[in-house]
Formats: sequence, C-alpha cells, structure tokens
Amino acid sequence: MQNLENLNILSFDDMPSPESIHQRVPLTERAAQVVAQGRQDLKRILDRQDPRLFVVVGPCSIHDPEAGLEYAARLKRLAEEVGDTLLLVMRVYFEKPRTSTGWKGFINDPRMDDSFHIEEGMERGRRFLLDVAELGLPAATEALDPISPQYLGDLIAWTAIGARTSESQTHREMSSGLSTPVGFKNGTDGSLDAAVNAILSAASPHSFLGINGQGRSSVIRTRGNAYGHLVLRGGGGRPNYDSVSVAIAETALKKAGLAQSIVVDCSHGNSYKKYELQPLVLTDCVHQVREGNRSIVGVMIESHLQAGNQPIPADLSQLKYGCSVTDGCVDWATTEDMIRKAADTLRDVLPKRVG
Ligand SMILES: O=C[C@H](O)[C@H](O)COP(=O)(O)O
Ligand SMILES: C=C(OP(=O)(O)O)C(=O)O
Repeated sequence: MQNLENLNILSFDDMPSPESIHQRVPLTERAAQVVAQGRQDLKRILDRQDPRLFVVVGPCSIHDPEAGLEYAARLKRLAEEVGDTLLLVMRVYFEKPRTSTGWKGFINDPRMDDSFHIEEGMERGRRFLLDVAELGLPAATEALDPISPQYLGDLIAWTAIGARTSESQTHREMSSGLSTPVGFKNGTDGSLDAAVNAILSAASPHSFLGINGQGRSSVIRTRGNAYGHLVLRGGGGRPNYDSVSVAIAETALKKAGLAQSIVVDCSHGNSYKKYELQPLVLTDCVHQVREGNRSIVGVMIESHLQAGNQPIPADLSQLKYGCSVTDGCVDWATTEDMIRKAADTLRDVLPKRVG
C-alpha cells in the first residue's frame, strides 16, 4: 500500500510535557505572588477600579536572556518610581509571527542558528519568565503557538494576540481559556473587525483540541475570557492612535456591546515601523487622556537597552549587546524619558477617571 500521510514531515521529535518543564523550572511563591498581583492590577484597570494606565514595554523579542534581565532590572526600578500613575508590564516576547520568513523567536530557535531546539527554548524561556517575576515585574507576551500557554501560562500577566492571528479561530479559542487579560490587535490592514469579533468570540466558552499538563492530546473546554480588549497598532499604511481613530474604535466596541477599553501600540503601524517615532505617539495618547479620554487604558512601547535593530549575523559573537534582532526599539534613556514624562503629565488627572 502507498504511504499517504506525513509526506512532507521529516521527523517527530519528542518534546517534554508541560508538567516536566514545570518540574525543571518550578514556580516560586514570590513569582506566583507577582504574577497574581499583576493580573489583578490589570483587571482592576480594565474594570476602571484602578485609575492608572498600564504600559507594556520591552524588547520586540528576547534573544539574549542576559541583556533581557539587565533590561528587566532597570525596568523594575522605573516601575517603582512611576507606580503611583503607571503599571509597567515587561514585554517578554518569545514567539514572533513573521510576514513571510525569518527568525521565529527564542522558543523556536533559541540558539539562532536554525537548529530549532524548541525543547531547550521552552525551558530557557520559562526560566527567563521566572527570573523576571522574581525581580517583581509582571510580564506580557504574544501567544502564538496554541500549545505554549500550557508551558508558560502561569508566569504571564497580560497576553497579546497579534495582528496576523486576531482573525484565527484557533487563537480565539485559546484566548477563551487563558488566565490573563488578552489584548487583540487590529489587522495588518488597519481594520478593526477581526479584533472586535475576536473579543466577542474569546468571551464565549469553547471546546477544542489541545494538550494537557502530561502532554496528552485533550479536548479542552473553556469558560470564556471576560477581559478581552482592543489593541490599536495602525496598519494599511496609516496610524490609528489619533483621537479620530480612537473615537471610531470606541464606536465599533460600543456597537458590538463591548467595554470601550483600548491599548495603543506606539510601534508597528502607528509609527510606520520607525521606532524613533514612538515618543510622539505616546505623547499624543497621553494628551488625549489628559484631555478627558476614558477608553485608553494602556499603551505599548518597543524598547531595549540600545536603539534600533540589527540583522542576525552568521557569527553570533558579532551581535551587538542589548539591541533588537527583530523590530527597531527605542533605547533605555529614551524609554525612561518617555515613561517619566507620561507619568508626570498624568499624575494629577488619572485619579479623576475612576468611577
Ligand atoms: O513585531 C514584530 C514584527 O513586526 C512581526 O513579527 C513581523 O515581522 P516581519 O514583517 O519582519 O516578518
Ligand atoms: C508582532 C507584533 O505586533 P503586530 O502583531 O501588531 O504586528 C509584536 O507586537 O511583536
């Protein structure tokens, strides 16, 4: 008989179960407390019980845990300084959705040499998230592979579904079972429909295929996630952070019967992918809030120790320390300046937003 299946599959390599990766990198009491507090703070912001804005800030992707942890330590100090006004959540993005091809992130290829040691990436990714939580910082990530949350979900406080996957049923189903608030990005063409429909879909219970903690194929049945919200990231050649675009997004949410909760991504389409424009986007959003906007609950900034980005060299010893290998980022000095200015501008007005 002819072989008819797996014709394009080279191999099936064993992957440790979520349970065994948890055993190798166990959650600590301190980390659990930080994650739980982060999630609760975010939910209270989304429920308008906490007047602060949340700021998802950090590298476009983590490729070097050492530089990532240096960044996290600096961010923790800044988080303490502005914590009365802004809740800082570190971007810890390990899974990169690509427009066509390219490095797909630290979990997929932790050695950045096309060796694709996913088992190693998952364990080292979990260790990094644990270190960030131990430092006292909540973490945000993009959930791309629907199996990954079983490995990492206990260490995440906020989840993004990206512009390329907000329309995907698989990602909506997964989001309906996630333990964190989930921000759905508008499409790469700038349209809002997919994200609005995603929030509605993820709020409902779903049953779908996945794996359990032992790595066994399972039918997963979810409760639905009540904390879906919209992330405006621009697209289709134009930004959508301005007050008119925000008002249009508010109307779309209202029409769908959803809470008017919006996060503005200062990067991507909102800065025409020019990282150095992010401070201008943030300033604009902060002024909208100062002038009475009530729907903007958070912002996102792509930031690293050093400005810009770099291609991945064949000789990895040539990598510039603390510089993104995916999208361009603002540097640390600019990040501090952006966040301090936002906190100073909003300190006296945010308390009036609650209630
Ligand atoms: O944030 C990251 C990128 O914008 C996203 O992964 C797409 O990247 P690419 O267009 O370089 O593939
Ligand atoms: C991939 C990202 O963004 P988007 O989905 O908006 O392109 C990202 O934030 O890393």
